[in-house]
Order: sequence, then C-alpha cells, then structure tokens
Amino acid sequence: MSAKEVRTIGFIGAGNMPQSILGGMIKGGYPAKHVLASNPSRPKLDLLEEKYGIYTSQDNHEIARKADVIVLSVKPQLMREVCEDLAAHVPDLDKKLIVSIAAGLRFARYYEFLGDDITLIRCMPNTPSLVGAGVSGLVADGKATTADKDFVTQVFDYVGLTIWLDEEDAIDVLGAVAGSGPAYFFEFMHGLQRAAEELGFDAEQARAMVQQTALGAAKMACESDLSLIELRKQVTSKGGSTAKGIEVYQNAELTDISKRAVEAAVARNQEMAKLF
Ligand SMILES: NC(=O)C1=CN([C@@H]2O[C@H](COP(=O)(O)OP(=O)(O)OC[C@H]3O[C@@H](n4cnc5c(N)ncnc54)[C@H](OP(=O)(O)O)[C@@H]3O)[C@@H](O)[C@H]2O)C=CC1
Ligand SMILES: O=C(O)[C@@H]1CCC=N1
Repeated sequence: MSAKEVRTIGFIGAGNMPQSILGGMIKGGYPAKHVLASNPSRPKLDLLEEKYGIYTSQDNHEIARKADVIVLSVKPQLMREVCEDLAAHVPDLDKKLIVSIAAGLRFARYYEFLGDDITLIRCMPNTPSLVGAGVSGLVADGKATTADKDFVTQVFDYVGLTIWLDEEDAIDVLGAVAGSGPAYFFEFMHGLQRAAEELGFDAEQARAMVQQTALGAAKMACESDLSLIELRKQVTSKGGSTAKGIEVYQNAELTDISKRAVEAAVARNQEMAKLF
C-alpha cells in the first residue's frame, strides 16, 4: 500500500485514549468524515464533533455497522458486555477489521465474545498520540492480511511510533512500559515541580521549568547516539551538584523501582486477561 488508504474507522467508547488517537489522526491529516465514535453519554461526543468534525452517536450498533474498522475502546471490564451486544446486533462482523486497544484481554477472549471468524489486531497505544508523539504496540492474529496490517500501521503512524510484535505476551510488557509510561513520567515531573515550589518558585514557573527540562531531555535522548547513562554522565560534573541529586536517586534504587513498577503493571495486565 503506497498511497494512503482510507477506511471508515469507528471507535466504540470515546474516553481519553480514543480521543488521543483520533485527535492525533485528524491533526495528522486523516479525513474526519471517515472517523466515527460512539459513547453512552453525550458530552464527550459533542466535544469531539465540535473539535474534530467527526460523526458521533450514542448507539454502538450504528457506529459499528457504518465502520469498516471497529476500534474497541472501552475498559477491559466492559469488553465482554460491549462485544456480545455488538455480536448480537451487527451483521458481518467477520467482514470488518477489529482493533482492540484494551489492556490485558487476549485474542482468545475476543473470539469467545465476537465469534471465531473475526479478524483482530491488538494495539497498545499511549496518550501522547494526541500530540503525534505516541507509541503503539501492535500484534495481529493469523487472519489479518498484509493490507490490514499496512492500514493499521498507517493509522498509528499518524500518531507516533508503531512497533509490531510477534508474540502476544510482548504487548503486556510494551503496555507496562509505553502504555502506562506517560503516567510514570508525569508522576516524576510532578515530584520535581513540587520540589521547586517548596523551595520558593510559583506553580507556573515550577511547571514551566520542569516541562521544558523533560522535553529537552527527551529530545536529546531521541537525537543522540549516546546511551542514556552517557547522557546522564554529561550533566553530572565531578564533585558538582547533580552528583548529589543523583546519589539520592541511586540510594533510593530508582532503577530497581522502575523495574518493580513495570513488573507490577505486567502482572495486572495478566490478571485482567483472566478476570475479564
Ligand atoms: N488511557 C490510556 O493511557 C490507555 C488506555 N488504553 C485502553 O483504552 C481503553 C479505554 O481507556 P480510556 O479511554 O483511558 O478509558 P476512559 O475511562 O477514559 O473511557 C472509557 C469510555 O468508555 C465509555 N463507555 C462506557 N460504557 C460504554 C459502552 N457500553 N459502550 C461504549 N462506550 C462505553 C465511557 O463513557 P461514559 O464516560 O459516558 O461512561 C468512557 O467514555 C481501555 O481498555 C484501556 O485499557 C490503552 C492504552 C493506554
Ligand atoms: O491503566 C491502564 O490499564 C491503561 C493501559 C495502559 C495505560 N492505561
């Protein structure tokens, strides 16, 4: 697929994550008239219509019927109810491409909910998709064609980096690192902002210095050939102030804390796969 392919994409559920994806897609040039969304309550839909000019409905069946590609975007615990309802009311689900962005739930579950004949791609996106800086992990079932995979790659390329995975298990890890990752960074940034405020800065200045520092560090990490440790060392003058700050993080075993956080999130993904 060299020219950009357009299929009508219907998001079932219009919460934070699908808003980030569809917002990023439309900002990136995907035609709004081929993007649809459903949600039980109206306010989010009104906002999406106003902001992006897409068609919305409170009726999941209508959106699923109109879509070539159905993006299941509800919480994992609602997935069974929503899918079984679609299976009962939407004809030809096996002729559409289904994409699920839910954490945890495995291919086998969707076949149970929607039928064995569906074609499914699982995606683990993250919210920076809204600003074109997302990470989307993708894994396809055996029925997805090359054209399906190319199309989904194209869609998620609009909103950032796409990473195809060979094994379904890997999406739990990618989710725990990149899907949840923005929350970890925000938490860390919040801590730095609080520190600056407690040491005399007002909230606005504190936030400005933290967000610009995070942006600068992320840009350097993206643009440099050096390892992250080398980049860290460049800031850490011998006998200087950074060394003292880093020492505090190292004494608190920040690297180990990150590993424990990722392991906890992976474990929850595995647990959700069994629970829902
Ligand atoms: N947020 C993130 O960073 C990421 C989320 N995900 C996955 O994305 C999915 C959605 O998460 P997120 O957007 O954050 O969740 P939100 O809680 O922001 O949104 C969930 C949405 O689903 C709607 N909803 C509830 N019941 C139904 C229904 N029966 N039919 C259609 N829509 C319904 C809710 O509507 P209402 O408000 O009216 O109740 C709400 O708008 C989850 O499965 C999550 O695992 C994946 C990667 C990252
Ligand atoms: O917290 C969650 O379960 C979802 C998946 C990754 C980010 N948010």
